[in-house]
Amino acid sequence: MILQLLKLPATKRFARKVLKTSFDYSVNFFVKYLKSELKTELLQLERQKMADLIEKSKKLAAYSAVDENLKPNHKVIGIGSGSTVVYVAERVGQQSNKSELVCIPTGFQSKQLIIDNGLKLGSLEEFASIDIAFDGADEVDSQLNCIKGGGACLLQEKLVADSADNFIIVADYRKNTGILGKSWTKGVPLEVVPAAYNKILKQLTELGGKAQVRSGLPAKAGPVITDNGNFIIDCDFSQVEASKVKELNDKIKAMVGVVETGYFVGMAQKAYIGNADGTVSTLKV
Ligand SMILES: O=C[C@H](O)[C@H](O)[C@H](O)COP(=O)(O)O
Repeated sequence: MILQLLKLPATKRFARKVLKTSFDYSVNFFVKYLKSELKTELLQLERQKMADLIEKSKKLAAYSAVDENLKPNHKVIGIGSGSTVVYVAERVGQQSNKSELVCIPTGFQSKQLIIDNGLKLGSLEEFASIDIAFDGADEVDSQLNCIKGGGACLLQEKLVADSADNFIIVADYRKNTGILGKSWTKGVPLEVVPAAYNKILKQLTELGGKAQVRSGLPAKAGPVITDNGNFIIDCDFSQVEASKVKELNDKIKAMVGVVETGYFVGMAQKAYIGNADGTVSTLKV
């Protein structure tokens, strides 16, 4: 009976249909899988390309800044913090007179960069003035005011910048927005005395900012502690016109317990911006 059923043309037609449907289904599934894999790989390639571009522009900016500004009479050099300054330290470490140079760091990372590049480490206690200092920035406006402190190093960075006869910013094209708070939307970093954080949060809110203590998560439960044992508060004031940055900075500085702000107002003489097309723009005030 079963054998007779199997021999029926209708049964054969049915079997052929089942086979074809499952074949079509498998092919469809395979094509969809390939498409999604391809999309993921293209996205990864695109991201990698973008990361390479940013890295190249950082290096370009840093090398140009050192090549054009470090003079033979510059013996005491400030080395800032962050990922762009890595290339500054590298370039300074390639100078033929490097044994005559003393480098002043702006924090722990910066100290390591100086040591790793075979440069001599100095301190502000030994050298009250610095011939030239190079540092990165989180954002730069049309007057070369900057937001700094994304890596929580702003206090020592400002000490070094303030002691330098020449202060040069190095950054990639994403930082050059013309107005502070445009692309750096996390807020201006403020270094505050731990005991004062709650009072300062209240004062910043009254000033119109959205402030919060920077968390150390996921690496550390609790707040980020700076190299100087303080807290960082990030306060978003939205976009601040270049002409208004000083006034806002003065108001924040007047709050007792604020050690320093990440607004670097009128400190930089030049900014070297590495562009995506492989060129470097030099901004001057
Ligand atoms: O505290 C960190 C410093 O202000 C850095 O210079 C700033 O965050 C820029 O860093 P990067 O060169 O990694 O963008």
